[in-house]
Amino acid sequence: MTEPVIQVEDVSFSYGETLVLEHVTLAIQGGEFLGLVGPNAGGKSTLLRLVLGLLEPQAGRIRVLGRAPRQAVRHIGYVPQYPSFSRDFPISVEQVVLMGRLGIGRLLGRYGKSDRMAAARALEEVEAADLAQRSVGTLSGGQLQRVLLARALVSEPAILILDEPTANVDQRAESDVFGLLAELNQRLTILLVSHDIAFISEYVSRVACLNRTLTCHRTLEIDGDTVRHLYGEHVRQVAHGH
Ligand SMILES: Nc1ncnc2c1ncn2[C@@H]1O[C@H](COP(=O)(O)OP(=O)(O)OP(=O)(O)O)[C@@H](O)[C@H]1O
Repeated sequence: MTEPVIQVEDVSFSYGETLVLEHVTLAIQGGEFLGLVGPNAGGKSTLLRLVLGLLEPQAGRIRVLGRAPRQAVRHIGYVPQYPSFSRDFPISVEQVVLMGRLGIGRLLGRYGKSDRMAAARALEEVEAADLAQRSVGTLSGGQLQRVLLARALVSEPAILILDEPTANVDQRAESDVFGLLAELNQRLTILLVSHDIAFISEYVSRVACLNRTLTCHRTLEIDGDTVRHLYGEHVRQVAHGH
């Protein structure tokens, strides 16, 4: 078997006294679309921050594309849970997308023709080319999500990491974004955090359940017991056709 694209080996992490991840092991192969689910405060965002090299594990090891996470970060496109700029700030969609080129060594405001072409391609890919000159403050939740996806794609990454990408959008926009991700998965490895295990099971190839410790399930194995074990009895059960 080839080396995993993301390899988390026996990783433990605490914020001070609070143990958040305990002996977590996870290998994501090239071309996988992995859903990471779990209850609030289960450690999902923390695991993403470790994979992005923003935090260091106290125990265990993480490799991304065979390297330390910080050395691989330019090959990762990241869509955060909340945009890292104020929606009131008068900035155009094109400028937001161009910010994704900063990760590959560009200076803010010094973008060349190749950067602008990459931004146009990325917007085209998420079917948002017509929004390029709009102010981000005027976008709907679903449109903003596409623009953030374009910002993640503009550096031409090998891996796409998304933290609850559809938390603030309606169901139709959510399905559209997942349709796009399924297409992007033909060339990118995707790691996606979600609360909604039933919804994402329709799209992802494998689900990793994180509640301080981690358990993996093939999508076909997910049933009511899996969900109850992870979230307790008080969850809304959503039927899905597996
Ligand atoms: N910077 C921090 N300092 C101290 N504790 C933190 C910090 N960030 C997160 N935590 C704590 O670590 C635990 C895990 O948080 P994390 O954000 O990783 O969970 P999550 O699974 O992403 O949650 P959610 O689904 O609510 O976004 C929580 O108890 C949280 O309060």
